[in-house]
Amino acid sequence: MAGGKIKRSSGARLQGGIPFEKSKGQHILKNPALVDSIVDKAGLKPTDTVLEIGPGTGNLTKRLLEAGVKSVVAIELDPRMVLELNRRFQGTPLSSRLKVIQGDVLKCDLPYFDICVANIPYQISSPLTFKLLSHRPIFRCAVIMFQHEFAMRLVAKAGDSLYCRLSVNVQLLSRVSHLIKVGRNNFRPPPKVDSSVVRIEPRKPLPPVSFKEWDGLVRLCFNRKNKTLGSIFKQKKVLALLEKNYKTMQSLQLTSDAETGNEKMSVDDVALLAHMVDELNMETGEEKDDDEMEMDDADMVEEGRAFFKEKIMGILQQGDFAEKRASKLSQVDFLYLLSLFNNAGIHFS
Ligand SMILES: C[S@@+](CC[C@H](N)C(=O)[O-])C[C@H]1O[C@@H](n2cnc3c(N)ncnc32)[C@H](O)[C@@H]1O
Repeated sequence: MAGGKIKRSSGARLQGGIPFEKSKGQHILKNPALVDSIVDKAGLKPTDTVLEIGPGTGNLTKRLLEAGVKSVVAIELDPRMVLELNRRFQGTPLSSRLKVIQGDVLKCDLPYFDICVANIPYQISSPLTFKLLSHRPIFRCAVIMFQHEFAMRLVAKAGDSLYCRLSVNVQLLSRVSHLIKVGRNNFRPPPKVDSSVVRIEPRKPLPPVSFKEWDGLVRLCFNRKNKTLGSIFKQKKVLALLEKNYKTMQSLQLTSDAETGNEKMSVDDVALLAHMVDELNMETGEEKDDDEMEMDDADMVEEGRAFFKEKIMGILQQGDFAEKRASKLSQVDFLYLLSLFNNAGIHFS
């Protein structure tokens, strides 16, 4: 879970008197009943290799091992926590099934795992989520504690106020469900925000869509999520970008995968997710408001441009999208819209 805004508390110290570090999001789970219910909800199997991110002093780690899983691989950034963990488990029967890796989970290669169970530092929520979703082989599920608002963005559906690009992208790749709302007093030291435990189950197989294309479309639509698509796609900047992509495709005489029915999400495509996370990380759902004016026909000096604009508007009307807004479009709507564009040779990447 995240730490961002708490101050060091004089009561929040490791065994050796070392203070917890807010920059590392160190908030230890202190309620054993909550730890038990997180482990219960994970639905662990005896054959499972569990990935734990940020084990801290090992309160969750211990329960995971006691649940009888095959092994727990725990990745912890702070060497002081690694020492604390080793001290706690050394010489116990649990230690043979525990492997601790010291390092930054965002920078290291993830080991094989069946399931991820973690109470993470909030500041890595977005990059970690996409790192997990781009990991191969695909794992069974992840049960993760996030900051409550981030969790609500993950599970938000079309029409919800927190529905945003993060919701759409994560839900394209996985099924996300809210499991438990967790009050701040379950942690030592307590953070300033509430938390939520969420289950993320990667979709198998992944939807047959190019993620680059998908994100290109979704990004455009959510830039101004409460504007109609008709108005978004009339913007000069947007039309110019799409026309450029269109011409490039035409001049290269490329046949789009969509047209041949071969459009699908590749491993490379999904790996791109890991690189787009910063933009999503602090997404607030607020609309950008530049002064871009809509392109009206008078501005269309070239006949070709007017034709292109009509082509785009025709596609929107074909799917009855012109008057709709991104904030109200479901996954299926976005997939349909993307297929309409791609089939007409319009690309977003
Ligand atoms: C919220 S605490 C959770 C501790 C423990 N899992 C618990 O629930 O009591 C987050 C832990 O993640 C560690 N951490 C922070 N950033 C990390 C990173 N980038 N990679 C791995 N661990 C990290 C912190 O040092 C801390 O131990």
